Amino acid sequence: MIEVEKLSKRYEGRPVLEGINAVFSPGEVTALVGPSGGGKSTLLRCLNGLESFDGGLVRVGPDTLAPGDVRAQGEKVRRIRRRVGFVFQQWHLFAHRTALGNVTEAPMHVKGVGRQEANERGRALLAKVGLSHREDAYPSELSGGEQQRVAIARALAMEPEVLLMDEPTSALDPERVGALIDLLEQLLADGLTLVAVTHEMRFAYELASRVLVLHGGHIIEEGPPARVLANPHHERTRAFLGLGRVPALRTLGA
Ligand SMILES: Nc1ncnc2c1ncn2[C@@H]1O[C@H](COP(=O)(O)OP(=O)(O)OP(=O)(O)O)[C@@H](O)[C@H]1O
Repeated sequence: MIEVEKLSKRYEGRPVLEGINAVFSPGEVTALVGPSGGGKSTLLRCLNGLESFDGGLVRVGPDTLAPGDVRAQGEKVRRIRRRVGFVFQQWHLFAHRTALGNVTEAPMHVKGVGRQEANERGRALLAKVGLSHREDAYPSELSGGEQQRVAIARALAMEPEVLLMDEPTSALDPERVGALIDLLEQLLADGLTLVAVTHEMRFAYELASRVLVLHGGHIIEEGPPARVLANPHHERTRAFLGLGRVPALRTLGA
């Protein structure tokens, strides 16, 4: 479970997150959506101690991060990063390690797991993401979708309670978006908590149990995807989703 209380963050004196309160419960899938610059990626990075903040708290299980803790980089931050996995938008795989090497690196070097055990678990994870046949391939030999699946297996290798994903669909064609949704659905059956920043409404609609809309550093709306995406209450959410603009498009096409 992650709890965020009155979280605020400024860049160069400019507020980018203001008084954010949110709870991410076990097994829940949250899609963070909203217009560009609204603070989605910044909030995501605050949830596992990748980003420092100026006010409020982030509670991850028994550990509480306060302003200044992230800069200090203490043991608490390291514990939180182990509990909360992160899949970056560009995956950031180690170019000189195979798919299996990428997946076993952190358990061996951060958790001190022995090579044989790390390899066994790594192979099981690569099987889970459908990549058993590619375990000896290097990232440059893998497709974008395959690299992403290695990045997901690598994050899962640390056995996180929560997985954070920044724009998981941005580099995928529509067919691969469907495959990613299927894969995550399988992984979620194991009880993982997922928080994803996304611009892909299909992803939010099909996978999320709830949608949070961020605008100007505030959560302006939240609720189940079927309600928020089909019948948003906030005018800014309606504008972001392009609702009410269809007649104008029809005129253009006529
Ligand atoms: N390192 C940084 N230094 C200064 N300003 C930053 C930095 N990172 C982000 N910002 C600013 O903070 C605000 C929030 O950015 P953030 O990336 O969290 O938004 P976002 O909602 O994820 O946007 P997008 O959908 O475009 O990725 C933006 O105005 C952005 O310009």
